[in-house]
Amino acid sequence: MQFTAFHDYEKAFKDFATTAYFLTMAQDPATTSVPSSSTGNLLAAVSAALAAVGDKEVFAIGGKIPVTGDTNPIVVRWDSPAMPSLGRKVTFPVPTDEQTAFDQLCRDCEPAAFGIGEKEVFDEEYRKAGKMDESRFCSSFDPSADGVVDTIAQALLHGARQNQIARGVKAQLYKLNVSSPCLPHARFKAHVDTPRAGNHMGSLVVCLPYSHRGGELVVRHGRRETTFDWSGEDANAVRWAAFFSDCEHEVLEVTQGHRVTLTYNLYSAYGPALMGHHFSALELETLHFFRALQELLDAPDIKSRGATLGFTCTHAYPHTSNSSVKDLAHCLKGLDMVVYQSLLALAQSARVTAVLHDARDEEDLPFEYEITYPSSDEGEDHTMELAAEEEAAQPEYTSQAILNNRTFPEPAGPFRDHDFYNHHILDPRRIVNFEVQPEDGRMVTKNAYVRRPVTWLNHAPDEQTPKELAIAFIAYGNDPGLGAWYSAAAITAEIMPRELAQPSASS
Ligand SMILES: O=C(O)CCC(=O)C(=O)O
Ligand SMILES: [Fe+2]
Repeated sequence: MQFTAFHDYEKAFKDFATTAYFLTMAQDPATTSVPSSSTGNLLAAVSAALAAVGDKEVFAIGGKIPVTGDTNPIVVRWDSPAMPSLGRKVTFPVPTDEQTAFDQLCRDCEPAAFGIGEKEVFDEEYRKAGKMDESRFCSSFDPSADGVVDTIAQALLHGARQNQIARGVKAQLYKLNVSSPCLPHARFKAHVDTPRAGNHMGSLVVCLPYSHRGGELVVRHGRRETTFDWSGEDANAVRWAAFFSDCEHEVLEVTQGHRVTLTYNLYSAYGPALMGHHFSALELETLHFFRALQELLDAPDIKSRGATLGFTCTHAYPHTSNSSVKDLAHCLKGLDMVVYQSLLALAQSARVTAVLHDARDEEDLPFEYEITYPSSDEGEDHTMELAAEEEAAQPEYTSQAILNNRTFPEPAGPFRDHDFYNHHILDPRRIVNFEVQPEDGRMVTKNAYVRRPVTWLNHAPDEQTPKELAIAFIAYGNDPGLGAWYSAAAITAEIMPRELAQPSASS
């Protein structure tokens, strides 16, 4: 492509996003064709079904786990009033010689009650089923072992937008229900489960293998409805369903056989991918590098001069947008997470941020770096100037452009470099954010990336470090060109010079 004038270049740059979109579409002929009206209706139905309702993208999910009587039967043990001093036991799938024990289990269930306000009420119209409280029985079924709890966390909890801190799920056994036409209590009318605690997020129903007809579990959210029909299933599978606690649900009449379910209360909990501030279970002192890091931070030189410590992340993370960098600390993995935790503990400050991979162009960049340490109360900045020669005399330093305040620049168009003498490269120091001063509404420009000397705990971002495109720019002059800066995710911690150091909040 030839560019005859600068504005051609700029236009091509602006069209880039749209072009990329069409290129993607063109790879798949199905997506480029114009839908016929009936396909259009079908597409509208899919789009409507995929749209989030309220704060939920998914409200109920379910699955099937194979079980066999030979290899992994489920054992239920319970206290029977008929034999107070002896525990009883039955296995699922129920073998012929345990049928009597199963019948006893059904007889030992109490009529199910439901809550009105603070009271438990027995109303046959509302709930017709037998139940046994968790204090009277236990079961060998473990929802965590078969991936059910992880699936609930990943597909159900992550599909709710209100809860950004909890990413894990805890399932607590609640009761056993038996529904059968031969029991006086055979159905659960539509209801919403009583919330058990502030973090009670939903219910898990596990249907044990026992043949039955009817007994569909219908779960509703808004005007949506999902039916879990476990009737007539072969006896070699456990079926399960999980749904949010604000979902209305009912169990339709069981017309044949016995429908036996275990119900669990689901609680949201801290979990993987959102644990940045919840590592209390970890004893940092046991980490193999902790002592060495502690000694470094205690070194007189670091204490007196202060330092920006850097650790180039060893895993790849999405880190080039404001939305992704915000919660990045919670998503760290492996060494990255434990280094972050150690810096939080030892330096009382650590953040995950973006660092431009610009060290290779060092000689092109202006030589003088400002290190700005915000003072904690007056809001006034203390600035230290470090000349390039002085920095060069510090072998552990590499100067690096670090994302300032975790706010990415949002250019309305491409950045243009107007520096006539240095047109082939955009100086990262000229990449700015525009901010409105809250006091007087004045518009001020703030450097998006601050260039400062970094003491790298491992190494500065290098060729092996995963990177993302951070900034694209047009450099023009005799020979216009597109340039780009790439960035890497890094953990940084600020150690204040001794005279400025005071306890500060971690970030
Ligand atoms: O057993 C079931 O399928 C659901 C039972 C239920 O909704 C309840 O116990 O609250
Ligand atoms: Fe329920």
